Amino acid sequence: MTSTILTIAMPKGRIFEEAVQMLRNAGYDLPPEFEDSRKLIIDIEQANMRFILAKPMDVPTYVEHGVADVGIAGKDVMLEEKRDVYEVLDLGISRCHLAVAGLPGIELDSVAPKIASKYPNVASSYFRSQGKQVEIIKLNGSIELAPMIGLADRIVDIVSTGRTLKENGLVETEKIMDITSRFIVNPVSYRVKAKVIDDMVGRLEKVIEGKEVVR
Ligand SMILES: Nc1ncnc2c1ncn2[C@@H]1O[C@H](COP(=O)(O)OP(=O)(O)OP(=O)(O)O)[C@@H](O)[C@H]1O
Ligand SMILES: O=P(O)(O)OC[C@H]1O[C@H](OP(=O)(O)OP(=O)(O)O)[C@H](O)[C@@H]1O
Repeated sequence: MTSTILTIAMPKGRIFEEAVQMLRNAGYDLPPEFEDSRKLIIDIEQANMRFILAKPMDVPTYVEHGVADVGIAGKDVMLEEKRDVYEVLDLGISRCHLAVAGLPGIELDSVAPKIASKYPNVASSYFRSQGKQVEIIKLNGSIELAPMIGLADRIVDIVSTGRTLKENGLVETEKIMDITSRFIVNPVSYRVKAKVIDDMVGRLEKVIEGKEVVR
């Protein structure tokens, strides 16, 4: 009998280590080399698992297309990408928040203020919900630069410690929402591989609740 292989899309970058630790706590025996490898596909044959290591923003795309059965993605990415996947668990890791920020003492008084962000969809729906018309400028990083050099009136970005804002002389003007990482599942995989995915969800739930998991 062949066993079911589960493909997991993991975000490279700052979520990765916490996500790997969470899976280990859930009873999955991931080797120490896991963190040091430059491989983008890692097979853990004895556990019937295949990991694909993706850019954080791309994880929901792999899961939506079914090339990964499950994945781990920040809520910020889920809101921005709006992919057709099930968001099954709030893992509670990589906590941060999304906020609007800008130079201190500058009011948003122009007709269509410019908002720079790596999250154009999130930024646009947030300002729409506030009844404000804005012009969104999409950037790919170093977002805090935008108000400092006059590219934008405000930014919409992730804040964690607040250090990047502070060291660049910016202040948070509005909090949009708290962000944590989510466990996501492809809807077809959830039917076809229900047993193995339910088992993983159950184990992760126990870790979230602080209970011990035995393999
Ligand atoms: N400063 C932060 N502190 C905590 N979590 C963060 C922080 N910045 C981002 N995150 C969370 O971690 C996820 C991935 O962040 P990371 O910086 O690794 O990726 P990225 O910025 O998309 O990648 P890259 O820098 O390669 O473009 C984000 O989607 C968010 O959920
Ligand atoms: O509140 P802090 O703890 O300072 O963290 C917030 C910073 O972290 C993220 O940037 P990242 O390091 O991912 O760099 P980039 O988006 O500019 O590439 C985010 O875009 C902020 O710039």
